[in-house]
Amino acid sequence: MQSLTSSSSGINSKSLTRTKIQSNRVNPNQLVIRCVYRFDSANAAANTGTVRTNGYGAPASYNSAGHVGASRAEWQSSCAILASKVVSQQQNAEKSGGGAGNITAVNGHKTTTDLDLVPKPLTITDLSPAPMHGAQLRVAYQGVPGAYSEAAAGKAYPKCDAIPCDQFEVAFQAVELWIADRAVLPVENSLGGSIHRNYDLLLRHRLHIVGEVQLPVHHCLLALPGVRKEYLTRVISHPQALAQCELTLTKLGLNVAREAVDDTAGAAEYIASNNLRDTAAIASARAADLYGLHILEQGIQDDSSNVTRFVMLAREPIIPRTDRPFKTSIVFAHDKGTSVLFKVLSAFAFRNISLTKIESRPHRNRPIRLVDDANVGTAKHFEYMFYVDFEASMADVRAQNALAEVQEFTSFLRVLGSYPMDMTPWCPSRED
Ligand SMILES: O=C(O)C(=O)C[C@]1(C(=O)O)C=C[C@@H](O)C=C1
Repeated sequence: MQSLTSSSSGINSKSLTRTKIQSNRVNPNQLVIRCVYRFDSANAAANTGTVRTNGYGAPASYNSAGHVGASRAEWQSSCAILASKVVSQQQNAEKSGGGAGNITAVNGHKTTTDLDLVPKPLTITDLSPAPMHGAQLRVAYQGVPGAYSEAAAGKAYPKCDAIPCDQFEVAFQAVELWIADRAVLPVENSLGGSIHRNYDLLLRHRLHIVGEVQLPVHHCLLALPGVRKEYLTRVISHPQALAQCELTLTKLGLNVAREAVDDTAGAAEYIASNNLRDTAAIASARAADLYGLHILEQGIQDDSSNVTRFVMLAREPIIPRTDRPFKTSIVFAHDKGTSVLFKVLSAFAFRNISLTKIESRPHRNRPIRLVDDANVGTAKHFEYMFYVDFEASMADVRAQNALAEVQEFTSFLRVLGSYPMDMTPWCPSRED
């Protein structure tokens, strides 16, 4: 398995470079037939998109009533998905001999004698982003095999082809350039907090959140066979993993240097490939297996119920539903200082919509707001982008009304995605 990297020096043995990414452009077959079906944008209501932009995004795709209408691009790609389904059904029919012999004309319409060849009615899931027909879903993640992100990709899409990438940015690009169908990226951990980089990338890129998975993270201390804790002079891992194990490392008497690397499994691989006998890695049991390391300690995270939340990203949004719990993620900014924040949040409170997460990040386009007071001087206020997750589907009128109200107070609002909540049973002690 190769991993995607952004290094400009070309392809290395484990990595696909950004150059390589660019050479693998969009499959031209995806947009062959655009209008096989009429696509009802009002019904399909691909309810994610930009409400207004201030230099970040595409033109508005919400209508004036605050309801969402599919943009032309969304409409076209949905048509393409439907069209490719039809083409694939026709191809299947041809492959399995469903040619002239099996097809007879009844009342002027073609019909078939084999039920398998009868075109299936389209269902709601046909409107969801789908991989190329017949192909395995390709899911990009940051790290190397054995990383928790790989496990998250497997939890989200059990039979997927997981594609390792050396950076989060590369995972985004892999989806944008059709090398991968989805990206699975960590956004927050119950101990270590938010993975800020991914919040910034969500804003910079145009992908849609189509799902979430919460993965119990069970860290192990790994070293080469024969190495004992007393020999160690340093512990290396992903900064999040180091943060999640800080107290336990100290309790174990490991007052050694901590060094951050790109991912947990990469730390294990590094120790193995450089035969480092004074270094341990914090990584998964699977990484120990893959890279031939021994487990010195298990379950070294500071809290046994350590969980990382990942989001799944796709080029197209999914159709929001109301028949199961959904979450919606938005990002907004306003130009009147933080006093507006209360008003924005009350739009949800008044409708009994629970917020599950609030995150703020620097407003990179306008980081500082100066307020002059002739008598006292100049106040320098930091400006923020606010990310909010709330427990409602964009198909829910309460959510639509709340966003219409939020729009009143904000200078920028974008729906990052409306997607099913991870409701899998709680089993924090499971090893991943
Ligand atoms: O390094 C890994 O194994 C990752 O998948 C990354 C990551 C993260 O970014 O938080 C994922 C889960 C754990 O919280 C630790 C590290």
